[in-house]
Amino acid sequence: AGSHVRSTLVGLETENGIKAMAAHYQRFDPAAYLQYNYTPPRADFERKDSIVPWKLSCLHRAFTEGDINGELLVDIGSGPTLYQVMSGCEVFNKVILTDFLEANRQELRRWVQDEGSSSLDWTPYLQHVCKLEGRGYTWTEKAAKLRKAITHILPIDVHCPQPMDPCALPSAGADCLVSTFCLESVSPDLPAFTRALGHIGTLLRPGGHLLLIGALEESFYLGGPGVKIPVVPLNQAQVCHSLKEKGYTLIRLEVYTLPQDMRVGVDDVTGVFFKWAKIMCMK
Ligand SMILES: C[S@@+](CC[C@H](N)C(=O)[O-])C[C@H]1O[C@@H](n2cnc3c(N)ncnc32)[C@H](O)[C@@H]1O
Ligand SMILES: O=[N+]([O-])c1ccc2c(c1)CN[C@@H](CO)C2
Repeated sequence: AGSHVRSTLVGLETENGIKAMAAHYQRFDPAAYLQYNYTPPRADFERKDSIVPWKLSCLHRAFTEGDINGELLVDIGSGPTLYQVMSGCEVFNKVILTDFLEANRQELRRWVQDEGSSSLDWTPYLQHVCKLEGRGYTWTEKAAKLRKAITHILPIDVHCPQPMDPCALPSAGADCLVSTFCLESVSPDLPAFTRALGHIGTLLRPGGHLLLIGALEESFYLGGPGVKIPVVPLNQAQVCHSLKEKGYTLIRLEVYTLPQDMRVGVDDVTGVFFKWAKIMCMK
């Protein structure tokens, strides 16, 4: 039904681009992806200039310094990763993780249900976030809190006008969305990226917040050995313009530029943006 509705709303060329992107993702390898991006040097908690600690700091500060509050946080395009909700689970007592692939949802379920080892040891991440928060939690207490907060792990397709099952959401919508490296990595072009931004906006209540992390000027990344996935290269201005076009008001913007040794060949990303926005009206 989604693609039927979509093909009448967007051009055939874009529809083909979306289908081609879905075909790339059939070859996505969660364990390889985690190794490429979530181990040192990109995830080195001893290095001030490592990418993952920067991302965790942006999310921690947004969740603790601002007026973000409510019941439900939804993570759009979670993939096989959990770092992006480790701070949010202190503010929201319900967290919904989503992804397009069953393989990723399965990876997340394995961690949440504490069934054997997940592909990546999240302990250093939990320890780092505990240190940022200074609440005196042990990482095991933090892990228990996160497991308790995650109420659903659901399918999602940001190219559908209704990206996920609305029954999982309150009628007014979610209070907050987080989405990291998803929209630009799944969209064939800028119009599709902007439409996807609008689609996920419909999941938010008016006045709800969006915390968006993404790649700047990236044209591809490896979703597994030899699995080259195309990415729509974006600059800051394009992301800001798309947010504005879809009814978001920008609250905070931070940018990270990759040092040379963070460019490890798994993609051609040059920078990472963090954007904290509020949706005022649906457009
Ligand atoms: C680059 S990964 C990002 C994973 C994780 N959020 C992170 O920060 O590393 C992109 C994710 O988008 C998912 N995805 C692919 N097509 C999608 C679609 N049409 N709608 C939503 N998510 C999609 C993929 O399965 C993958 O998990
Ligand atoms: O350095 N990182 O923390 C990091 C994590 C995930 C991703 C990137 C960089 C760049 N590529 C995207 C996919 O387009 C995925």
